[in-house]
Amino acid sequence: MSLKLTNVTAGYRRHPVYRDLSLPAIAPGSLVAVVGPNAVGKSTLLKSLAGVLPARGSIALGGQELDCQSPGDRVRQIGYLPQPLPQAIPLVAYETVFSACRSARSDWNRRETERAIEAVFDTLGIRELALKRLSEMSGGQRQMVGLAQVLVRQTPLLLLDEPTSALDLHWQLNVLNAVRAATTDDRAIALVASHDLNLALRFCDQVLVLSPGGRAELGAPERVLTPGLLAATYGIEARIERCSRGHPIVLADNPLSAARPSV
Ligand SMILES: Nc1ncnc2c1ncn2[C@@H]1O[C@H](COP(=O)(O)OP(=O)(O)OP(=O)(O)O)[C@@H](O)[C@H]1O
Repeated sequence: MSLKLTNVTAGYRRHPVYRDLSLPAIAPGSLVAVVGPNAVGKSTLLKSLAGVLPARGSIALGGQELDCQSPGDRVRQIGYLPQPLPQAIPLVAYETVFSACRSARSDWNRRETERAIEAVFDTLGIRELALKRLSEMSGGQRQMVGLAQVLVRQTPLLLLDEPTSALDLHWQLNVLNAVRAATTDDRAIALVASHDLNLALRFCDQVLVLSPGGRAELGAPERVLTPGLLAATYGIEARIERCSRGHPIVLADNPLSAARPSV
């Protein structure tokens, strides 16, 4: 199912964050990094696609307008991980993942649900957390459980708002591999908001750069993430170089004080 945004406007009362945003269709199987400076609207975009914030315009998944779908259909189509970590409640991880799965996938029987839960705990490498209470977990552990709650539903669209913000490098790689597997094996589309431009260059098929003033550019990371764009969007002097393995990396050298974006 491809994702197509046409003339989408969203924001908050008296404060539209972006207006008439149109993007080329995003193909199934795409992992897309959503990047841009603080307060530019990354979370707002993901919230409006998830349907937790009203939006005007057309958001179509597989040719179907999302706002014409019932809440039940929508929850089967979209897995949304908000930026705040899951609350430290006294339920164990397995229970929270089970109830996230049952609420969205009432079409699965108990055996299918249990199989999906086991698979997601294995893929994320968090089996040992299954019987631990969220109230007794670290922030990073709760972030992994939040991801399990989203990935277990196997939705065709994943909207992940800074899903690795609380994680060390080992768990960041686990998460990115799990999201990559969802896009490659299940042909899902994943939009991942992040401040890590090197993650975008290394792992993503496309990058969506949101810039102050409501501009947006979508394309292959190496084409879009240029020193000129980084200067204009982030107000930094930066280089794109190659590491010893040939992968491109962003090196930020200096803030450009004259071009500093407001937060
Ligand atoms: N609930 C809200 N009510 C009113 N304005 C809001 C609300 N949430 C965010 N905003 C404003 O909307 C704009 C975009 O915020 P958003 O959280 O989408 O940015 P972001 O790009 O995700 O930022 P960050 O990288 O800092 O997380 C900001 O100007 C912010 O102040």
